[in-house]
Amino acid sequence: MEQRKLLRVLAGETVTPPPVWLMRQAGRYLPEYRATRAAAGSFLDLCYNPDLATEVTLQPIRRFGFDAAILFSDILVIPDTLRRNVRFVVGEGPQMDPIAPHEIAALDPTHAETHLAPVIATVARLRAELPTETALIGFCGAPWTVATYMIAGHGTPDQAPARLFGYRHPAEMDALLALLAEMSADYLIRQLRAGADCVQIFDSWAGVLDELSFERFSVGPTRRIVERVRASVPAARIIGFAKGAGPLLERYRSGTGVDAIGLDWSVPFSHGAALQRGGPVQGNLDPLRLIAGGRALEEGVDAILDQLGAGPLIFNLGHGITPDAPIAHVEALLRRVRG
Ligand SMILES: Cc1c2[nH]c(c1CCC(=O)O)Cc1[nH]c(c(CCC(=O)O)c1C)Cc1[nH]c(c(CCC(=O)O)c1C)Cc1[nH]c(c(C)c1CCC(=O)O)C2
Repeated sequence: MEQRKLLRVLAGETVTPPPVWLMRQAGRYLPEYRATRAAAGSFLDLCYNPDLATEVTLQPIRRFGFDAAILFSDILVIPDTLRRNVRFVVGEGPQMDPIAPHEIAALDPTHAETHLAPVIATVARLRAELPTETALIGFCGAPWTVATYMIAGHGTPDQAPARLFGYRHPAEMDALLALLAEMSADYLIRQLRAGADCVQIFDSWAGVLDELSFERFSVGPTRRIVERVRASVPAARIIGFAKGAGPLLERYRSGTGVDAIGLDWSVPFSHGAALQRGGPVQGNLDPLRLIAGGRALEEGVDAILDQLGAGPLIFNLGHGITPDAPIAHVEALLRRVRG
């Protein structure tokens, strides 16, 4: 029998208690991460250093025994491969050179193979070093979410620059998303071949799109990734996380063909349970309940287990863990989920 609980759930099985991992589980809330990060130099140096990236991926597994490890990297390594001058400014988040419509045709993906080789080496190292029962998750950003950063040159509250770009320059937007979809699929295929057990596609900014744009900019390019990955790795298991897409999630699943749907905390349980009748779901604790701890944490965990625990569920937060999450609260979450 498959030992990795997360893979059993992705195959459609209900596992009790459910497997649990946390988005962004390797990160600044851990003192050991902060120490490795300080020794690494820049954030991207850490992503491209197989020794250190392996170390920070394993840190939360050693400390908490999560059921899955997620490769330590970032969705913005793809624009970095495209030489967009990506940098992570402490306290300000990611920055890069904003791309203009006329520059898109000249983007050159040919550096990807060599540029991303250290990340693929990290995947192979991780699969060799992880406990047998721990699943290894690879990932990429969805083309739309990666494009929002490439167009604005930094994070914005509502991704207005990328939305306007899509309305004013639809052909260039389609070309950019098609390139990102192709590069992302190739990147996921390499991760799967190097030892990732499954992959997650992060569409963190899906929720700012209207229905027409969601179909064109989120669903279509994600479907191209799924098709291309499955053409090379037919057994690939894929989790799609379209944050904020609530009422469109059924459409997202049927339109993209992902195996499992990530839920953010705004998705009602009734909707999550309806989605779950068609396949596994992952989520969806508000990360702020983890910061608050106590009753807020317990009732949040219990509600997810009560409402979604009878079907295929991967327990997770509804978005990434934040740097101010207390370690004792992560331990309390795990005790509550595992009973
Ligand atoms: C939008 C996005 C990014 N990166 C990612 C997303 C999608 C998920 C989401 O919505 O949170 C995904 C991501 N980023 C990181 C991982 C590693 C694996 C893990 O989940 O533990 C993963 C899966 C490391 C990281 N990526 C980043 C850090 C913190 C940087 C540091 O340590 O200096 C980490 C651990 C930096 C980053 N990277 C990104 C931003 C906006 C930021 C700045 C915000 C912040 O600082 O939290 C882009």
